[in-house]
Amino acid sequence: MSTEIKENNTSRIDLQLLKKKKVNLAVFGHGNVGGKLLDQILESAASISERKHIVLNVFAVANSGQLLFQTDGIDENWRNKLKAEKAGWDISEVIKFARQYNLKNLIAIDNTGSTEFVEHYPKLIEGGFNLVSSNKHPNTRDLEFYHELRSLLQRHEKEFFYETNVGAGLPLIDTIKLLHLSGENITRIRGVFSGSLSYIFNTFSENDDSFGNVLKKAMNYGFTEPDPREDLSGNDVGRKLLILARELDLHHELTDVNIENLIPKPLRTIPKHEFLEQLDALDVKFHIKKRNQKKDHVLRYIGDLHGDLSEVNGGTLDVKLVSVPRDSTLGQLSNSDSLFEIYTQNYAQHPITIKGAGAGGAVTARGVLGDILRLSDKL
Ligand SMILES: NC(=O)C1=CN([C@@H]2O[C@H](COP(=O)(O)OP(=O)(O)OC[C@H]3O[C@@H](n4cnc5c(N)ncnc54)[C@H](OP(=O)(O)O)[C@@H]3O)[C@@H](O)[C@H]2O)C=CC1
Ligand SMILES: N[C@@H](CC=O)C(=O)O
Repeated sequence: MSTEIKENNTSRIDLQLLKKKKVNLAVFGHGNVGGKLLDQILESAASISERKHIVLNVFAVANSGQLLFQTDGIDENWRNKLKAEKAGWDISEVIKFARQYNLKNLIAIDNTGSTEFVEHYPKLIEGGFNLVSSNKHPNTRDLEFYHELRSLLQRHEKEFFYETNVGAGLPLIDTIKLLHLSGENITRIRGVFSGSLSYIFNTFSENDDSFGNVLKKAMNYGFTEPDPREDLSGNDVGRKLLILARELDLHHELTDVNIENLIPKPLRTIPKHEFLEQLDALDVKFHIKKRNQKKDHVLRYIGDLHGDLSEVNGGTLDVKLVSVPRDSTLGQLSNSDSLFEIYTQNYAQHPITIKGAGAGGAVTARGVLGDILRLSDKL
């Protein structure tokens, strides 16, 4: 993957390589999303280089304990090489390495679900990095941090892309940004924002499997957050709703979101493994909810941003479980599909609708790769 200028035995320089742009990537987190992203980069590198004249060079990969540097880019054996690295690393090592090897066109990619990792963002920006993130935490901390991050990016002329924060690989944030930028008044955004909860309620509503079993399947498919209670508590949907609200320049905090938490209180703070041993409590609760619905109704967990969205402090943010007719738009959802209805002044009766897989490692990784390439075009 190197763009080094190699001379052949007649001392001719490869001009094709000279024409290409080398983009240097540091990838943080290689779990479900990050691991698939690295696979996709390795698989697509040659065709991206050919089609777009961009050479993606992953010079660093890290998890919470180890860090691997490969000046000329990782190869298929990166997992074993990373495992062999010493325990413990610091973000300043990555910045120093990039400086030492004079690496340009830097992008740090956050595929962690970590609140702590967000603390590194200012240092990375100051160290010359642009940012791409599937992690929703940087955009859902307090408003002061949100605005400071954006002014820091502006001061250092750096970019921050996070399309996968809402709707995984679906082109949602971009669409909202474009509508808002063009002056089209968005009056409401409503839908099923969570791929995992979509799968869970679509499946649970249609068959006799217990709620706990369906939840375990959603985890195995890689739809849930690392701790599925982040989904079941409504926090993940709450974050997505807040991210969209902030895209519309609304000044809300996570505490402003009215969230219906689906987890019984005693299961909310116990260790994850204990929670997973006590899913019977959820089985009973949701069996009763399913049975108590009107005929031909199904359960759906929705997000709804509505009210007066023209004032910075306006709008109501609701996250809740509802029972809807099976033949309605929401009732017809299947698999892990998310659905977003965007109502605007010109799409008042028939909203713009974006629908498709709302969770999963591969679709999310593809969205992250899309962000990397769009950002690369700007470098
Ligand atoms: N799954 C999905 O469908 C979607 C997920 N996302 C987001 O993608 C992100 C990743 O999710 P997913 O891949 O499922 O999570 P995983 O738990 O599978 O992977 C998380 C990775 O991040 C690493 N990590 C955690 N903390 C740190 C840290 N402080 N520094 C460096 N690395 C760290 C972990 O390393 P270690 O194992 O050492 O802890 C692991 O490699 C989350 O923010 C999630 O919300 C967004 C859209 C869709
Ligand atoms: N856990 C999330 C994954 C994507 O953000 C979801 O289920 O939607």
